[in-house]
Amino acid sequence: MSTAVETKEFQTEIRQLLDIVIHSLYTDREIFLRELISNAADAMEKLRYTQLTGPEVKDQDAALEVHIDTDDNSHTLTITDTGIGMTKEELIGNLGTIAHSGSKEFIKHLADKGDKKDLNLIGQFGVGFYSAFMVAEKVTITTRSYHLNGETFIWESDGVGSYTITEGEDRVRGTKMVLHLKEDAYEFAKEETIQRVIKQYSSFVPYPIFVNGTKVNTVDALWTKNKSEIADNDYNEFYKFIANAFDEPLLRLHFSSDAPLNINTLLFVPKENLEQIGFGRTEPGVSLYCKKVLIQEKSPLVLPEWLRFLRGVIDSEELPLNISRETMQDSALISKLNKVVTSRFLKYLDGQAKSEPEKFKEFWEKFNFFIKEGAANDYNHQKDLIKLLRFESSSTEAGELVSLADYISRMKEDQSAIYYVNGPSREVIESGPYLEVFRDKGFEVLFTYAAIDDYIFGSIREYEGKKLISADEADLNLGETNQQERSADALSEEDVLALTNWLKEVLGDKVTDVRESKRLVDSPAVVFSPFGTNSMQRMMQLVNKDFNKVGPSVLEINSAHPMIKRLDNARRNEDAFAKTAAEQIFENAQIAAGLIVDPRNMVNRLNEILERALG
Ligand SMILES: Nc1ncnc2c1ncn2[C@@H]1O[C@H](COP(=O)(O)OP(=O)(O)OP(=O)(O)O)[C@@H](O)[C@H]1O
Repeated sequence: MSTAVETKEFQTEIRQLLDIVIHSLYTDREIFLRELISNAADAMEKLRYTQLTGPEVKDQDAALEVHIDTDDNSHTLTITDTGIGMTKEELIGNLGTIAHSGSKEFIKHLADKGDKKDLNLIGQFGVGFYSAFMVAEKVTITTRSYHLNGETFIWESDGVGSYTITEGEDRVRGTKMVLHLKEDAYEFAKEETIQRVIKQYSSFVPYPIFVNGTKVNTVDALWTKNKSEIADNDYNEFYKFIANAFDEPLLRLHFSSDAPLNINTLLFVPKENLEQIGFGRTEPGVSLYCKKVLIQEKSPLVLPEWLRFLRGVIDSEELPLNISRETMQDSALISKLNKVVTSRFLKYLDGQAKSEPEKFKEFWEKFNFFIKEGAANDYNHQKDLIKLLRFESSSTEAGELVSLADYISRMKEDQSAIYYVNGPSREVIESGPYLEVFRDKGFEVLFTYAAIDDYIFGSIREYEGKKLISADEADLNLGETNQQERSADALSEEDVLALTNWLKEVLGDKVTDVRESKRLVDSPAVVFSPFGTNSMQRMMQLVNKDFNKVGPSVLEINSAHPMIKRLDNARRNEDAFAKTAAEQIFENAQIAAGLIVDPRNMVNRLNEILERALG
């Protein structure tokens, strides 16, 4: 056995994280114990699963227990587990680097924020093992992996820039962590402190915990208990434990059923959506159990991907204990579980929307993207998901939301379809030309601010027998009576024909058609996409980076608008400026449609217009 000491540098992001942990995190620092106990429990869950399904493990009979020992004289705290342990490669990979790119970005973002760090967010994110350095000036880890022919390694660091790895004497399977406490954290070498902290944070660990050799009482699997026996506080503490959270959950669903499957489920919606805050893609957070035995931690299969924001537990007696991850993928039982729990959760959300609208609104504001992702892709649940969609509309105040059902309930008698329009914000939509005709007819229009909304509407096409129609569709037909009458002071039909023909010539391949509008009231002109809707065209511009020129549009002009009438005059007088004005009117309409136009041409043209206006 070589006893050579290898010194290794922490990855940059880990150094940044450690710097934050050591210098900025003071509140609730006792949570480090929860993090370490939870890691120990995870390691034992993994061992138990390996025992059930995998190869023979070292020390087959070693009991799965967490031992915590305090030493008030040497000011150390030791946490020992009999879990899977770590190989040398795992030590380096798990405790020296961060693989998840979202976490990397998040840490960088925090490190850049100087003193303005949102410490609550760090808590949400979970600093895991590194939280040990909130209280320890040095951490020594001795670990022996479960592989029969594995070795023992000792990892040591003061959490500053580097760590060492040395080979150690063979020992029992699992991991022992010794925390050499900082002077201001000596209290954690006292048994009473540890007892109190365990009681507060780790009552739900599914393994026995011993403090200085005496077993501490822990609570049995909460999800199998009767709802009436569980206090709110128990639920909240359980949530904090499984989700590594500091705060309480936003919503909770606890249900048991016997048919069609025997299921005990406890699901939580967190208070924050980390994806929304910019912390990469959320990993699934619901674990799969069979009679309280963990089958798959944070299972990616037991719920659809769009429910990845949920935290919790699904326990079903019907699952075979030794189901392997490969067979799980094809298991009819897993897909049935998935379907049943998803439907139940959606029903719960729909109920919440009715019984606690304010809370539902908070949920919607933070998590709507997940619901939309489901509505766009998950045909099994699309119908129920669409019920949950909420929008602002031309009939609501800013921030007030309506469902499709609300919309239908107040549709006008002569209205046959549901109308929506996409735009970056309420202000832009309201000041644009597309609402004019609807305002005139008193038809409500839903405002969709996300491209995915239009994608969903485009894919479902109708709701409750009513067609969903984008208000910026070129061939919008609001019925005979809904067309604008030609106004008395509009250009004559001959002039309109001459003007539109001239515009086609001037604008060339930028337009596929120019015609008189039957829907404009206040705006001089409006554009439509010949391919569907402007929002589709906008998306094409965003997705296709080379698509930096706007594709052709259909231009409609308001023949009663003073600006259009003056344009016609200028055209007839063969004023050279008419061409410049026509191009600008066209691009103004494209901008109102949210399309990106070439700014260089626009600036030159505007300068020309200004020069003329200023004389
Ligand atoms: N006691 C342990 N036994 C075996 N492996 C461990 C132990 N503690 C930590 N590890 C390994 O180190 C990794 C990193 O731990 P860390 O606590 O930083 O993050 P995590 O547990 O994966 O995530 P989080 O704490 O955010 O849930 C773990 O995923 C695990 O593989």
